[in-house]
Amino acid sequence: MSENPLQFLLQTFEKVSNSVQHHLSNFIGHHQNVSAYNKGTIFSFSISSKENPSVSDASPIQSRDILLKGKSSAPLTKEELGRATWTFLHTLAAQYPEKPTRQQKKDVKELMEILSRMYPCKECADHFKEVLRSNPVQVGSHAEFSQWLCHVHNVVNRSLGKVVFPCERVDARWGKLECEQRACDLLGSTSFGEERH
Ligand SMILES: Cc1cc2nc3c(=O)[nH]c(=O)nc-3n(C[C@H](O)[C@H](O)[C@H](O)COP(=O)(O)OP(=O)(O)OC[C@H]3O[C@@H](n4cnc5c(N)ncnc54)[C@H](O)[C@@H]3O)c2cc1C
Repeated sequence: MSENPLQFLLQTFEKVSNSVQHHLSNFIGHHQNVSAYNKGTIFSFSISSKENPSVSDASPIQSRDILLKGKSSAPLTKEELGRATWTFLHTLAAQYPEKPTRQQKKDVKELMEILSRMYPCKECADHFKEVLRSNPVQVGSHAEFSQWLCHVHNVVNRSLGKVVFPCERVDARWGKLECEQRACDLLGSTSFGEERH
């Protein structure tokens, strides 16, 4: 052990840091030059383009960004957000019960209203508000809601010059979420209670 406690602390930190870097570089699976990065950022990685031709030599910051892509907060595109939202909505429709409770009907109507106000793409939200105005939400049953949703998705598709989806195939395209012990079943949710309309 070093006589200077501060020096000992620094040496210990260096050992731990090296060990973490070693394991991290093994975990990432590429040979990398992993070095301590100064001023605020603990690690930087540089991937050698000789060993991985798909990666160009880049600055430490760029390289780190490449490695963290997918886990960083890179902005979504309007298209990615749209696909994720439609996935959510069609999955919700697939799980919407044949005989929804009054609360479930109310919730779905409100959800669509809120979407038309708060969808994080103003142009889309404004458009969806108009779509809702001419196509009031149908929430009487699973069939009603999933067909209505398919229809309004097609209204958006048409406005964007996309192919119209055949709504008779909506149940084949969108299924319920795979979930153990019906834990994802809407009726399994205690918050909806046993109330029927
Ligand atoms: C409420 C809302 C409003 C939007 N408004 C706009 C807008 O005004 N302007 C804009 O640029 N973008 C808008 N978007 C995004 C846009 O609708 C698309 O999501 C985006 O362009 C990506 O399209 P995509 O071709 O990948 O498939 P998406 O339209 O995202 O569809 C995803 C998948 O759903 C399936 N699908 C397609 N049509 C149907 C249907 N009718 N019924 C069931 N399943 C279907 C297909 O398998 C498709 O691959 C909006 C999205 C939402 C959720």
